[in-house]
Amino acid sequence: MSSFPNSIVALAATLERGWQSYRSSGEFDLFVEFTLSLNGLTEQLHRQHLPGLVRACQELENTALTFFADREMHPIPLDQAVAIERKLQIILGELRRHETPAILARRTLDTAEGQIGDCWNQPRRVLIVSRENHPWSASLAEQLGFFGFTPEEARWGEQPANDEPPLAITFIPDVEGRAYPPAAISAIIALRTRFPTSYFYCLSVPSNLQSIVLLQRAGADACVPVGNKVSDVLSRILDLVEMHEQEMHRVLIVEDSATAIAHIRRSLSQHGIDSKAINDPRLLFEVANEYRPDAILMDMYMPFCTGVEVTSALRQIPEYQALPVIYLSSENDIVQQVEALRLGGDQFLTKPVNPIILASVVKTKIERYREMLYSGQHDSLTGLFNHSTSKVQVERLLHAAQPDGQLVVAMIDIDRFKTINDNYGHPVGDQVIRSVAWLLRGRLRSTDLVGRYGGEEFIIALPGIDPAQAIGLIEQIREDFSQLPHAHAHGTLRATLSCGVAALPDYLTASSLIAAADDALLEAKRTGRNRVVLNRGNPQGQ
Ligand SMILES: Nc1nc2c(ncn2[C@@H]2O[C@H](COP(=O)(O)OP(=O)(O)OP(=O)(O)O)[C@@H](O)[C@H]2O)c(=O)[nH]1
Repeated sequence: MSSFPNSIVALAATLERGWQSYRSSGEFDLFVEFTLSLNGLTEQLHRQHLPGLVRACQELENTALTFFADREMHPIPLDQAVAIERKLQIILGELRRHETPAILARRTLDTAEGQIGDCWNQPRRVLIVSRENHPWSASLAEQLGFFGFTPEEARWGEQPANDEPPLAITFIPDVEGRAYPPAAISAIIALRTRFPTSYFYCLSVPSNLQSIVLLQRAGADACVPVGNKVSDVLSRILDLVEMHEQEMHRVLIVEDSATAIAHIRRSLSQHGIDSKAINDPRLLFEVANEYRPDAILMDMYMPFCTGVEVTSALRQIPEYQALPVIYLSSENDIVQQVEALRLGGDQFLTKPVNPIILASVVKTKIERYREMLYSGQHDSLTGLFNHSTSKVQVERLLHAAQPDGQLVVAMIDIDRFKTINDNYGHPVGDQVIRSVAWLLRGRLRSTDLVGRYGGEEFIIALPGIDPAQAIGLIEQIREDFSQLPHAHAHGTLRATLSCGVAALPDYLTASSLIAAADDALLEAKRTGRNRVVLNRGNPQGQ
């Protein structure tokens, strides 16, 4: 089973073919095509949160761009072609390896009922390099283990036996706050050569330019300053695997010329952007409703009405008020352009548009738009869905599961949380809240809902499993959470959580599922806390 969307597999194949075509002909245009495919692949990998592969692709892109300036440089000299080929093969090799579920994977969980299928993915390895018995190393390894990673410890200069690249490698220097010694730099270089796609964190780096530049040259991706705690590093590693559903960018093209449509769609697809085109603006609302674009490319002059009129009409509909609209026109008149922007457009591009400029404008607009949507739907402390979006997501999962499917909804609440705040302060309380979020995110599938429902209350919804399987899974999370040490100024504290569960078909609506899970949560609190309670209610009850 492939972990990658088909678009990545297809882009990788196009990239390889593109390079072979260039090698056999030496034509500049084929080299440009190859670089464009590479850029598209980088974007896709970025969306999949694979920073190591993104890094390798960007390096290759930079090398390729040095041959962009002049047609006369082609075919490029043999030694340069061999160097590009070597980098390309590393990337393609990594992509092939990741076609089997590994790096995107999550922890495999066994329940009382046995293993819950393919989606519960495999562990993600993190290598920790330090001197023997460094206290941070053991503490980081322990925390990583709790959050579903597989930590491995290694000494400086030691090469791990396993050839699989780890997701991340963290380096803990022997002396905090000093420049890394030459032997450490050499060890980092050796690991970077062996694992070009892993993400490298160097801890306790002094904030001086020379130290940071040396580490970056050796292959560090992130230099974590002196004074940062193990929990900060952990949060960065978790960010690496955070998987917001990174869907492909979707662009709707409103354009009456078939040639222009073909040209634009080709440019967009080379950059990994999905598109749909309509040649009659009167179809816009219907198609936008169904396709849910992230941006619209709007021709200025069409037979039925102008692009400006269509955009003004679109802006009347609340859900499209912020949707980016980019005008395409051969119009050079500045006054017209300013007027078009005033009436609701976001950008004006003059035809024929350079494909690289087009893709980069589209991507920038879409990223901003998605960031805006993201911050409206997510909680800033944990990155989970917020209260209102969680409710919408339960509705969505319920809709997908009905009429005969399975769906389990659970409400989770940290026990006696007020005492944690009172005894250790709000920042420690916040960290405990984040730990629950991380644990849930690390243990559940990307298809499950994980949301922050209130202060220290969370909601999860698990499609396709029955209550017994869900309870097995949540019991494991509850048990692991109770063992998790949370750091405070004078040591560590332990906390527990309680959980209420309700499921289809005992409850048939989103609100009744949530209310029933909430009642079960209260029952769990009443009956001693640190428990999971299932609400079977009245069968078929509402
Ligand atoms: N640190 C922190 N505290 C929060 C946040 N949101 C809510 N709280 C606190 O969470 C506490 C919730 O306390 P209670 O509802 O009394 O419940 P509890 O102490 O967890 O007790 P039980 O639920 O009965 O086990 C309150 O003190 C809130 O101030 C937050 O974002 N950060």
